[in-house]
Amino acid sequence: MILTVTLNPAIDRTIIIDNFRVDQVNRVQRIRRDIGGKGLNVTKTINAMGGSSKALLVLGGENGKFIKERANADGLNIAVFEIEGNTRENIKLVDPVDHTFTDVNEPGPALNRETCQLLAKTITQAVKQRDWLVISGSSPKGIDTAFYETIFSHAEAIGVKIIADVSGKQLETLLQYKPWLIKPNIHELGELFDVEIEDSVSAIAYARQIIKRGISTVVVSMGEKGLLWVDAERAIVANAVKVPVKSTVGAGDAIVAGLTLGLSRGEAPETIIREAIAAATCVITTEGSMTGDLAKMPDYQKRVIVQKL
Ligand SMILES: Nc1ncnc2c1ncn2[C@@H]1O[C@H](COP(=O)(O)OP(=O)(O)OP(=O)(O)O)[C@@H](O)[C@H]1O
Ligand SMILES: O=P(O)(O)OC[C@@]1(O)O[C@H](CO)[C@@H](O)[C@@H]1O
Repeated sequence: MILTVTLNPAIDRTIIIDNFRVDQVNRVQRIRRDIGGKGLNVTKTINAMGGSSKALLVLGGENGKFIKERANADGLNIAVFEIEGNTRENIKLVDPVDHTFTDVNEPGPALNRETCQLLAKTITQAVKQRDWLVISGSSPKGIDTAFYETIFSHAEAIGVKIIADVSGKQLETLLQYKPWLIKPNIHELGELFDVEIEDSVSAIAYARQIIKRGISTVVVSMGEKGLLWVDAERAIVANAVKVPVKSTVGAGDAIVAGLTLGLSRGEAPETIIREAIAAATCVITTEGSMTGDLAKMPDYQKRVIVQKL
C-alpha cells in the first residue's frame, strides 16, 4: 500500500481568464473547483494508474467537508484527520492565450501542539510494514520537528521508505531525517543551496551533494525540460513530452505518483521515469487538478528519451 499524507489539502479553484493582466479588470471565462493538495493528487494518479494508494487528509470546516464528500464520491480511498478551522481554497489562474499559470495558495489553518501530536500518532498507526509513505505539500503552521521525528523514527523502525515532495524550510528540515527519495523541482533544489540552477550538469552536482547526506535518490523535475534521476550509481536525464498545456497544477504530483508506484513494483529507473513523465503529461493536457486521460500514457512513454549521463 502507498500511503500519502496531505497535511494541508485544498480546494483548487481554477479561474480561466484570456489575456489576464495584473492591475486591470479581468473578465472570467470559466471557473472550476477540484479537490487538491499534493498528497491527494498523488493518490488520485496512483489509483488511476492501477495502483493502490490511500490518502490521509487533514481536513476541517465546510471546505474540508466538500473535499471528503467529493473524494468519497470519486471512489478514492481516504482517511480523514479532522481539525478545527476551515481547509483552504487555492486559486489557480490560467491564461490560455498567454500560456501563464499563476498559483495563489492560502496558508491553511494552523494546528496546535496537541493536534500535531495526535496527528503524528495517527500517521504512525496508519503506516504498516512494507508500505511506502509519501509526504507531499506544505505543512500548516504548528507542525514542528517533533512531528517529523515521530514519523521518521517509526518508519525507520518498521522499514518503511519515505518519499518527500516539500519545499523551502520544510525540505531543509526533512533532509535531517533522510527521506529515501525527494522530488524537488529545479528551483526548489536551487533554493536549498541559495543558487539559481541553470542546467542539468549543475543540477546533478547539487543532487549529488544531497545524496552524500544519506538520501538514496533525488529526482529533479524541470518543467518543460523534463527530469533528472540521480542516485549513488547513476545520473539519468529524460525529456518532457511536447504537448499543448492546459494546466500545470499537479504535474509534479504525477511525477511523484509514477515514481512511487514504479519503485513499489520494483521496476527499473528507466521504466519508472518514462511512466512518471507520461503520467505528468496526462495531467498537463487536462484542465484543473485532474489526472487526465491515462489511456494516452503508452503513447507518451514512447516519446520519452532516457539517457544515462
Ligand atoms: N510545459 C510543459 N511541457 C511539457 N511537460 C511539462 C511541462 N510542465 C511540466 N511538464 C511535465 O511535468 C513534470 C513536472 O513538472 P514541474 O517540474 O513543473 O513540477 P513541479 O514544479 O513540481 O509542479 P507542480 O508543483 O505545479 O505540481 C515535468 O518533469 C514534465 O514531465
Ligand atoms: O501550498 P502547497 O501545499 O505547496 O501546494 C498546494 C497545491 O498547489 O499543490 C497541488 C498541486 O501540486 C494543488 O492541488 C494545491 O493547490
